[in-house]
Amino acid sequence: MTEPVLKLSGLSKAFGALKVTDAVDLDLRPGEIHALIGPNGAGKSSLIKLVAGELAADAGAIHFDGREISDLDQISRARFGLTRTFQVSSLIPEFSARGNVMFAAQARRRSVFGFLRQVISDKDLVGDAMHALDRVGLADRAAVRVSELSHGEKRLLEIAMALAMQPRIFLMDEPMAGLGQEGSARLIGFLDKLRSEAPILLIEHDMEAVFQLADRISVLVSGRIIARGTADEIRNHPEVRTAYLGEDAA
Ligand SMILES: Nc1ncnc2c1ncn2[C@@H]1O[C@H](COP(=O)(O)OP(=O)(O)OP(=O)(O)O)[C@@H](O)[C@H]1O
Repeated sequence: MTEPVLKLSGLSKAFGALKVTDAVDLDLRPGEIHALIGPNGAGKSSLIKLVAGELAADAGAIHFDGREISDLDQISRARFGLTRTFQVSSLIPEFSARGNVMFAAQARRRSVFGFLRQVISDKDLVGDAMHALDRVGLADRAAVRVSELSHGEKRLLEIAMALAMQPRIFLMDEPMAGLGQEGSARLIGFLDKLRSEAPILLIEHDMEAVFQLADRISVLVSGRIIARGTADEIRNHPEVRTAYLGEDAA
């Protein structure tokens, strides 16, 4: 079997008495979309923050490309290509869409080229930014200020910024939220192709999107993985149906 790019082993985190991540084992293989689903407050976002290095784990290990990265900070992890999708809250509203993506492209070039950073030209960054905007269908909105973009466009801009970072894996926290039916359908098509470039760990409440996209689904309830399988396996899993899908399993 192909070696996973990302591997979490016995990962645990508590806020006081609340165990948000309880001995979680999870991996992400090349080319796959692994969805993480679960009810509100199950600990999905916390798990992504642990992987990105925004939160420090209490116990367990994170391996990325076979190397243990548990003790690395967020910036060092980003340098290895492990970064989570930007969030609307981290966009710079006064900058244009292109300006925001240039910012992400610059961060990537700096981390890759290190001491050559002074020779990174605006032309390179504009090229990188326009390419990423074009891929998410925002090229004609490049010069528009973020504050004037619709919510759906801001969500696509987050993805463009992630693309400009050229990560080795994508960590996505509810990318479909607020996109509307047409926007979601377009993003589903895009993510479906994106997985061949870099695998995606996907948190998503839109179950239609999850069942359509995910190669594997892990179900998190109260910080614990209670089930893992393909879309069909999860759809028909009795414990999942009661605990999460809100159905009577009987
Ligand atoms: N910094 C923090 N300090 C204390 N408690 C926190 C902190 N961050 C999250 N929590 C709590 O941890 C639990 C898990 O939160 P988390 O955001 O990871 O869940 P989630 O599954 O992503 O939820 P949602 O689907 O609603 O986004 C929640 O009860 C939340 O209130």
